[in-house]
This record gives sequence, C-alpha cells and structure tokens, in this order.
Amino acid sequence: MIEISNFIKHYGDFQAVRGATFHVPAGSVAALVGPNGAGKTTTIRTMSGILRPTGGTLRIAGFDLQREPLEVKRRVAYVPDDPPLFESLTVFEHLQFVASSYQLIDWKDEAEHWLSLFELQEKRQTLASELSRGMRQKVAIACAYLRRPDVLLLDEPMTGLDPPSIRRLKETIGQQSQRGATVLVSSHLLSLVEDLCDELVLIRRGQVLYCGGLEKARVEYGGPRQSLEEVFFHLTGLPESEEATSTERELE
Ligand SMILES: Nc1ncnc2c1ncn2[C@@H]1O[C@H](COP(=O)(O)OP(=O)(O)OP(=O)(O)O)[C@@H](O)[C@H]1O
Repeated sequence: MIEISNFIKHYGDFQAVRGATFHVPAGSVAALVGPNGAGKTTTIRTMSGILRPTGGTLRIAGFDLQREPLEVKRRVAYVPDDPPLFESLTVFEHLQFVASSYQLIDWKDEAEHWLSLFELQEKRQTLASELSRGMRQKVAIACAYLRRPDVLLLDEPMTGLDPPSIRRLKETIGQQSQRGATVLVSSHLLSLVEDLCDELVLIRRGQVLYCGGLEKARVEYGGPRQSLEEVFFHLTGLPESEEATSTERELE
C-alpha cells in the first residue's frame, strides 16, 4: 500500500511537488501520469528513499518513510527509466548481487525464470556496458522482480522495450499485483498502461488532479469507453489553447 499525504518537494526555491495527497491500495496497479515536469520522477524517487521530502508524510508498505527508511527500502524496488547498472558486472552477476544484498534464499530458479522470460539467457555472461538500452531495462526489471518487493515503482518501464518485451512486462506486472505487490507505473505511453492499471494518479505542476479508480475516472470524464488519453486531456486541460494555460499560470 502507498499512502502519500501532503507531500512537498522543493529543489532550492523551486517547488516541484506542492502538497500531493494520494493513495494506492495494496495489490493494485496504479498509473502515475502527468505532463513533462509534473513531478512524477521526483515523487517516485522520494518514495524509493533516494530524495528527501521537504514536507508531508509518505507511508509505503506500512512504514513511515521518514521514521523507518530502512524498512521501506527493504520492501520497495525502484526501476528508473535509465537504470544505473554496474557496468563491470555481467547480467547474471547483477542477479547474484541482488540476491546477496537482500539475502535471498533459493533464488536461482527464479533468476533463471526471469532471464528466460526477458530473453536474456544468451547475455547472461555479458557485461552491462555491452548491453542495449532495452536489455539494460530488462536486467533492472528482473533484479527488481527477484526481490519480490511489496511495492514496485516503475518509471517509464516500457521505454526502449520491443513489442514482445512490452507484452511480457505487462503480463508480469499483472502477476506481481496478483501475488500482492502494489505497483506504481509512471508512463507517458497511456495506451500501453491503461489496460494494466486499475488505479490512476494524475498530477500536474506538482499537484494531484485525480486519484482513484481508473474506471471511475473514465465514467466521470466521458463514459466507460473513454480512453486514458481522453481522461488525461480532460483533467489537465492540455489540448486547450495556450491562452488557457497562460491564464492558469497567472492564477498561480
Ligand atoms: N535536481 C533538480 N533540481 C532542480 N529542479 C529539478 C530537479 N529535478 C527535477 N526538477 C524540476 O522538478 C520538476 C519536476 O520534475 P520531474 O522530473 O519530477 O518531472 P516528471 O513529471 O518526471 O517529468 P517528465 O515527464 O518530463 O519525466 C521539473 O520542473 C524539473 O525541472
């Protein structure tokens, strides 16, 4: 479960996130969407414990991030959009490293499963520095899955993946939620995330415009067949003219 209350994040004088409140029920898959610069990565990086919040309360997997950061880090896996791998380790050594760092037992069969599923077997002895972008992404996702985290934070996980890998990723995200993990997926590829998410968190300029069921959002903003893209445009007002957005700026 993810419970974010009045979360604020400043970078110096700049207010990147301005009192965001949202929650994602345990075992559900939520899409975190919003225009460029909305604060999605800032929010995810803070939830993973990499950035320090300026204010607010972040309760992740049942623990308060500020009070019990280690408990949170133990239970959360974060895959950034450009995963920083260890360039001098092979693919298999990454899985080994994760298993040893998190003291996993009986992990080898599962590691083989992920290597096979993401078509990385041929590259198991290849150094990270010699992998393609999509392969790096899949190694990072496999490492995250191997940990069986309670909360999975995926920032633009589909970028760089080929269509079969996207399909497999979507299937595996569903499986993660079925085993009880709470998954938050940030993406601009709305048509790809809409069929795997049951919850929607939509932010713009560091503020939450919507948090709740995706189906509810569809019904509220146009009807059950409304696409996530239409919901996005409706809530953000983005297809409207520059005039609308400049008025919004003036009001701030
Ligand atoms: N290290 C930083 N220092 C100062 N400002 C930052 C820093 N990182 C992000 N920002 C600013 O915070 C705001 C939110 O950035 P963030 O990366 O969280 O947005 P995002 O929603 O992930 O955007 P995108 O969809 O483009 O990836 C932006 O205005 C950005 O310029």
